[in-house]
Amino acid sequence: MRLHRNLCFAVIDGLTLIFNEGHYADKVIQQLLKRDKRWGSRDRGFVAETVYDIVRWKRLYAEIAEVKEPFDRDNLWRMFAVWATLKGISLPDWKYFENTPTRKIKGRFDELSKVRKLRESIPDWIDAVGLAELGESKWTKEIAKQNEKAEVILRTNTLKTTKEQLQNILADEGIDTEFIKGHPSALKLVERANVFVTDAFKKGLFEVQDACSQLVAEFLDVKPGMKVVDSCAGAGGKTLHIASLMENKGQIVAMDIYESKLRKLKVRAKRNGVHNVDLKVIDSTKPIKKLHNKADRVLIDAPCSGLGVLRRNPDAKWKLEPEFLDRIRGVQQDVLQQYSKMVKPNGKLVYATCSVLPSENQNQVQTFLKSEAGANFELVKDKKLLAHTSGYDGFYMALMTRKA
Ligand SMILES: C[S@@+](CC[C@H](N)C(=O)[O-])C[C@H]1O[C@@H](n2cnc3c(N)ncnc32)[C@H](O)[C@@H]1O
Repeated sequence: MRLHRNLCFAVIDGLTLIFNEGHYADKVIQQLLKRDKRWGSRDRGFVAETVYDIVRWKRLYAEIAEVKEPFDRDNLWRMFAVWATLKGISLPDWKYFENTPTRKIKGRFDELSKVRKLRESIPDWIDAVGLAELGESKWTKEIAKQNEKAEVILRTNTLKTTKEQLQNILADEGIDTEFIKGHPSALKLVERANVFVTDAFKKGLFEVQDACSQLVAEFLDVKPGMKVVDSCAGAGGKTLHIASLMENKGQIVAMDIYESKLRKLKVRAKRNGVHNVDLKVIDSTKPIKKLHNKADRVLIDAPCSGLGVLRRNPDAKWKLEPEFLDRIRGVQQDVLQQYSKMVKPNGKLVYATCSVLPSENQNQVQTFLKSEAGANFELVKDKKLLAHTSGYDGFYMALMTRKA
């Protein structure tokens, strides 16, 4: 592979914003890709993947390059040189790469890779939490898997098409896909591609959604005609899936504390041809109280650490803080206590997270079931999906029923 100067500059500019100014990697990449209209899909792929790679391996590369935060541009070029050397890419004779110690880089990589938190490039505290909660063997495999690149997975919008039809339509647009066993609406891209520019996307024939994430709406066991509350709906990934499963019949109340997220849901619902969703901002306890004992199904897709989806958000490990994790565990128990009251007798409740930590998952459900609010509920089943066993994102989901 030959390195092109303007693409490498874009990478260094992006890393400056992410590492030194706290910008989100996905937003920075979106901006970078608009920089030069002449860039083809390979160029864009290079910029996006190199930025993500260096973000993912920040700690390891900084240790190898012997640089410390805040990184100046020279430091970032040294980390870039580490990335290129470990990939076997020969460095051009640019001034940034003068005196790059290629052999030393490989030697330090071998040496540092003996220590998990350096090899897997994670903060000490995340390594300690993962080890304490999952144990040595599971945590070692899980964090290694979480550092791999995620495939692009689509969920067919069955309101508009079938998985088979969508596969053919995408093939006509030059995108080959495969079915995934056990995931009835999923299509996996054979090769990475920008699916958002396809006609099929613009017509609302699919959404991008990880395979394990697609299991959550199915777990809720919805039927056409039901009243369903999606209490932490965000931009509506699961709401749209629920609407498909309900064949657009019945009512979905999609709630969130952020109006801005619900506005995005509205745009997506329109594209998807979904018209049974009412949006409700949770700005006090009132919207929840109004729905007490009213819903056939309630989904709590709770805010969490995101430690199951690091493959998609590698910068999350640098942004996450122990105080946030403590606070979010409190929010998780609070929403379970309060939002479960919306379930009517004989109705069902699903609590889900995209975390792999038991303290955010089964332990929260156990605490809830032992509490006064949870005394009316029974656990039917739960799924603890780890990335290294499922092959997809890490998720947790628990299905509970409210007694009559
Ligand atoms: C895991 S995300 C939801 C993802 C979304 N369900 C999807 O499938 O795309 C959790 C959501 O909970 C929202 N949230 C945080 N605290 C909340 C609360 N107390 N009540 C309701 N929603 C909350 C966040 O704004 C965020 O959108």
